[in-house]
Amino acid sequence: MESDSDSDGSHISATPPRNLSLSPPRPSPTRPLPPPLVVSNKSRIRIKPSKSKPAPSGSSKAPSKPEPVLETPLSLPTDLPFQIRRPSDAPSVSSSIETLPAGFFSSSHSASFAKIRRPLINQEPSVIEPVLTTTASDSRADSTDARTRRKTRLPNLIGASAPMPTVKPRPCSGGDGNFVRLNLSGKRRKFLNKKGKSSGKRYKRGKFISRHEREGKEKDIGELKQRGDCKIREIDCAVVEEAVAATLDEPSEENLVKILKLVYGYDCFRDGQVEAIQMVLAGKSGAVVLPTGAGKSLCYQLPALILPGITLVVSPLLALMIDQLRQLPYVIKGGLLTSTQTPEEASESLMQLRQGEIKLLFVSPERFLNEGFLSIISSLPAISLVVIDEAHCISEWSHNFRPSFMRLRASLLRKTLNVRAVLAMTATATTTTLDAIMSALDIPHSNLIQKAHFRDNFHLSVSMVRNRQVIRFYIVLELVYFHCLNFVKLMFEFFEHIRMKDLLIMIKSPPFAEVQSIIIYCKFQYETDQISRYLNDHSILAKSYHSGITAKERSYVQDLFNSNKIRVVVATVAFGMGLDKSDVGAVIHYSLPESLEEYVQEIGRAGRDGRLSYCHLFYDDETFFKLRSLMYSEGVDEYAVNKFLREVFPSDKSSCGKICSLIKESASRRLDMKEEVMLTLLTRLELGNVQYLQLLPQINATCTLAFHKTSPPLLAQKVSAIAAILKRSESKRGQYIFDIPTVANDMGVTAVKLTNQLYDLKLMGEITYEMKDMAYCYRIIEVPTDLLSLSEDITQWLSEVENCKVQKMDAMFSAVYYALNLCDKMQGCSGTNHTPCLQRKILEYFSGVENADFCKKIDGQSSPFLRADIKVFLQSNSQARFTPRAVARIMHGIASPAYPSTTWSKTHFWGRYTRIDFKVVMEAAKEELKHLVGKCTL
Ligand SMILES: Nc1ncnc2c1ncn2[C@@H]1O[C@H](COP(=O)(O)OP(=O)(O)OP(=O)(O)O)[C@@H](O)[C@H]1O
Repeated sequence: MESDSDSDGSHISATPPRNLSLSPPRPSPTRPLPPPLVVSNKSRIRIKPSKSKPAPSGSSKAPSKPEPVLETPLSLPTDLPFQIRRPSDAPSVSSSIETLPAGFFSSSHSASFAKIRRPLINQEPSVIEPVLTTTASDSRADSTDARTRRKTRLPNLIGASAPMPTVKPRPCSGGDGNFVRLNLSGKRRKFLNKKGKSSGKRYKRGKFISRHEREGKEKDIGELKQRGDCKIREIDCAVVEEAVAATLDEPSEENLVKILKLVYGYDCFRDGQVEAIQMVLAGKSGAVVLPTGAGKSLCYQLPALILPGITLVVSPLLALMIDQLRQLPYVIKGGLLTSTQTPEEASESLMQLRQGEIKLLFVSPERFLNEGFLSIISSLPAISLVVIDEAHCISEWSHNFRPSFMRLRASLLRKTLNVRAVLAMTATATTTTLDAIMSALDIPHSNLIQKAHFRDNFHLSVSMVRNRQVIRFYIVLELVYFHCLNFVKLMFEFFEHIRMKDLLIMIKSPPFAEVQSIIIYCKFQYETDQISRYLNDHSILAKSYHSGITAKERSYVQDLFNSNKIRVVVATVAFGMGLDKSDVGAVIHYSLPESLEEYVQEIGRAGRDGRLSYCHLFYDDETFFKLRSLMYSEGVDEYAVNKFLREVFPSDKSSCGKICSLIKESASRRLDMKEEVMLTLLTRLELGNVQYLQLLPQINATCTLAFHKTSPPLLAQKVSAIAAILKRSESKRGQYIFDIPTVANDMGVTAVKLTNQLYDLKLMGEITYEMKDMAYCYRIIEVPTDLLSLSEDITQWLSEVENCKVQKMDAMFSAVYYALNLCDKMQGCSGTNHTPCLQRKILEYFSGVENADFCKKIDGQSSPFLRADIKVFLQSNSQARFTPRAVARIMHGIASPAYPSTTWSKTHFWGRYTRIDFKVVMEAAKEELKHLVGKCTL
């Protein structure tokens, strides 16, 4: 996965499925809006005769007046979609409280999710911060009747008439936090008029004021503001400084609460926060596992304020860093260092760091590749704390492994950076992931602070998508008649449309109809666009969000959502991690998440104000099969690993110390290996038991250079870099083309140093150049003696990682299947409320409990047609060479760099066997390939 860019961390969105173009026909925008709908518990859709009165919630009675049945191409089957109740008669979440671990409802916790009552529809950005009216002692006293209070929790509804909370001014944080510090380029914002032009005039309550008049006034106001601001800040800062000094001497809970009140305006800590803060203040490293929205950020923000040195926060996403920087109270000076910054911006951040103006620095993990960054950071005044946010990214056993996080080992952090304490934070780590994190960061088990995996204010439900039986029918048709693909496409469009209709019905019915902010999660980018269009066509303000749109657009969508200007965001996994909008009242999964971790992360965006929130999941077999196949999209065989190692290490044993590069795109195609997989392998070769190489920052490896002032031979006499380039370059039409690492090796400098020299020559007008071919760059430390056993080891490891991903997918399926089919509905579950059983399944999963009712959708069964189909496929593609994995990928409809979907989806066999386990298909392909000697590249 690439850098600290705001990539969504999803391979799925980048490789859309084959039916990408199968968008259902757009409903006409002029179509009149349907009246409010009521879904009875028999799942029949009716149009209410009266618009004004809401339907008797949860009522299964048919209204007395004759009701026109909603025109729909299919009548709704009984297993779908959901029975919607009004919040009042929705079963209380407290019924599932017993399933949570002991201690979850300790006093501090119950105080933390205090009921905040909000006004009705709030079209303005919310300015009221959660204010707790209970003190720490109150909350302790209250803890005995925590259950009673939870029963009365107010749901996250627009219509919930609720009195306004007492608004306490937050003393230290402005609306923007310290956003101004982000404007590193120093550019001024222009205010544009409707036509996008900056106007010279400005309105003053309906009157024009001239530019001259305005400039004078602005100057005065600016000065006044500055003075006033400083005054306020001085007072605040002095009080805060005093409290900080006292806490540094004695980090008692009482002193910490004082700072909490001063800086954030909160009355007490939430569960786990004080322990984490005190641990870090004592200079100990630790791991904090708290539920989503539990306030993990505070566990590093307060120490950053109190500790004398700098706090580094390593974060996986740029958008997340920006959000967190925005939300910092101004007394904590924050900064940002990412690979997307310009050199000027980065050097300004570094200068501020050196001058002690930044206390808390957000960095991307890729920065730790950069030697320059490491040497600057290690030369800084003490680094008191390194925080690894979303620490599960460190572990290959997590749902969101990032190779760049692997670098964050205790050895690097402690030895190179001389860091005192390391704090790992996550909301979603299984016991295996947690073990991996703690061993990588050298954190003793006694320093683990782990509270519940789950908040208790979710109403969880699942329903089966309606098209099940019919899809089965046309799949049989497809198997029987190869040439009915057009018919199949039409059917897909038709059923997608029905599913969207179900979604629309759900959003327009209570309780979802009354929720102000909703997130809909989809698996594929095209779905998000399709659904948001569909919702807008039906008068629901929605926008799509995925990694395929620009960062600017994404931030625009997020701003619209945060300020309640749109009601729904339809997003891929790109939207979520760390998103902290307190009043998101519902999360709908339009398709199945890939793991329970992903599910927990995504529903964790709802109910962050502590109010009851609704999370519904639409399950359908087709998506499950498609996703399960995709779990195999990154797998690599031993054959490919061996080929990769031979490319990485030159045959020359004396190449230690040499700088090499591997051009991403061409190597990926040659080796049939995704770029992220190559990066994972290189990182493993660097950080495994033996260090074979040292990864260097990625570069453009090929340079095309032209001379402008001095002739090349003359310039070569003056500049050694040019002399080296001339020796190694190929001349074409007056331009010189060369490989940067080769020239850098000849010169004995790094590639970055060589490009810096070229940049200087360019500034002098001597040359111009163009760089291309993005490449991984590395220095060889040791050439492996036994490539075969090394490739065997690596393949074994990759296969375990792949199995782990598939198990996560199966666990997600199993939980849903349990809720829909196996749950005895005895412990508070019902046809529409699956909170207790889903909660139990999630808790069992995270604590590594193996249960007997684990249920798999795909077992090791084969199909009688499989071998014959593979044979036909191989015969009809006799010109191509295949590995068993390549054949299995095509049979599962998975594109890979060497077998892109643009070419291979045209075959009849593309995606035909998604219902047969990938490994079974691979075995069958192996057998068939054995018979075709010469085709097999095993
Ligand atoms: N002690 C507290 N009392 C009241 N509100 C708090 C407290 N601590 C944190 N919060 C608020 O809780 C909200 C969620 O906090 P934060 O974003 O740190 O959660 P998180 O644990 O990082 O969640 P996620 O894992 O989903 O990113 C924030 O708006 C924060 O201001």
